[in-house]
Amino acid sequence: MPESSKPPLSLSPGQWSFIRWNTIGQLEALEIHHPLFEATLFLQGAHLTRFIPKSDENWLWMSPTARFEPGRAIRGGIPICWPWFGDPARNAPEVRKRIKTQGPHGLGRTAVWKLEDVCESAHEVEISLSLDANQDFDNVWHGHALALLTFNFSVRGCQLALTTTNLGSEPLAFSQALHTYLPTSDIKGTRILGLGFAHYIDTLKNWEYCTQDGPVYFDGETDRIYENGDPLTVVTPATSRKLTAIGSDSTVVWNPGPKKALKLSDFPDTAWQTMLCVETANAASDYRVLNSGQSHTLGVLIGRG
Ligand SMILES: O=P(O)(O)OC[C@H]1O[C@@H](O)[C@H](O)[C@@H](O)[C@@H]1O
Repeated sequence: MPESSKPPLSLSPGQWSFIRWNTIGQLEALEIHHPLFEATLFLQGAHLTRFIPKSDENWLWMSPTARFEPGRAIRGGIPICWPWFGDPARNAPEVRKRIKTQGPHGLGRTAVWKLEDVCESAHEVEISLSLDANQDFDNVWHGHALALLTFNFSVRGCQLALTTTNLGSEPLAFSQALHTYLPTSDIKGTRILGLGFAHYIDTLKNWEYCTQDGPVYFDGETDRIYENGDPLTVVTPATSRKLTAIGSDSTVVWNPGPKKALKLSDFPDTAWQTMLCVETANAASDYRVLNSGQSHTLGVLIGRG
């Protein structure tokens, strides 16, 4: 192989101390076994399904009935919704006009991302994946954008930074979310701090505008887009996690409740009692517009609360 076409040294598994390839179901994943933490990251969807600090449990909720198949969204972990969030029809006209499918949550959730870089040390592991959304995706979306997603794992927690660059010649409007599933031992004993007084869209009340009064509690199906990107604390009966966002002025809070749970794919009927989603987003009116060549980074650090 000529020197110039060799993959960078950092991408050669022989050079890795803490990372190995694995096939889970029908999908390829990177398994990280570091002395301080473990993690599992799928190339399909750039989907993180496990982050386990030493002597701890998975910080991410994973459906026990999740399936790992090409083209199928993985239920749990952190799906990447990009370059649109949610139902295309509920996006701003500028975002919507590029979408050619009715499928929710964007093409990035099931596309196979490319491994770009790996960096390991005694303290942390950093892995970058990219997705070039070009004419190959023309059947679902019109545009040309590059997504570069960097995961950083350390004792502080795990951090995701998703940078979108507009490679097209026209302005690019897009929405997105880092759709984090968190576990809880009891959804009714779970609350989110940091959204008091925030305005939100209640998608279950015909997208009515409401104002949050105190912590967010869960009492049945919940599906809201908060106009707020401030740091949040998610308190469950056993854990406390802090989510610190960058580049975000919107947060989606979701729990399907008992009825919607019955309709969800790869989701046990009673699983709504033991999970919640807190999604770091650029959703609803917080969609972003990039001129040609411009970039935007959306990120979240999930740490101890
Ligand atoms: O079933 P999906 O496509 O993974 O979506 C799950 C949920 O994702 C949330 O982000 C949305 O706010 C919900 O409306 C949606 O039901």
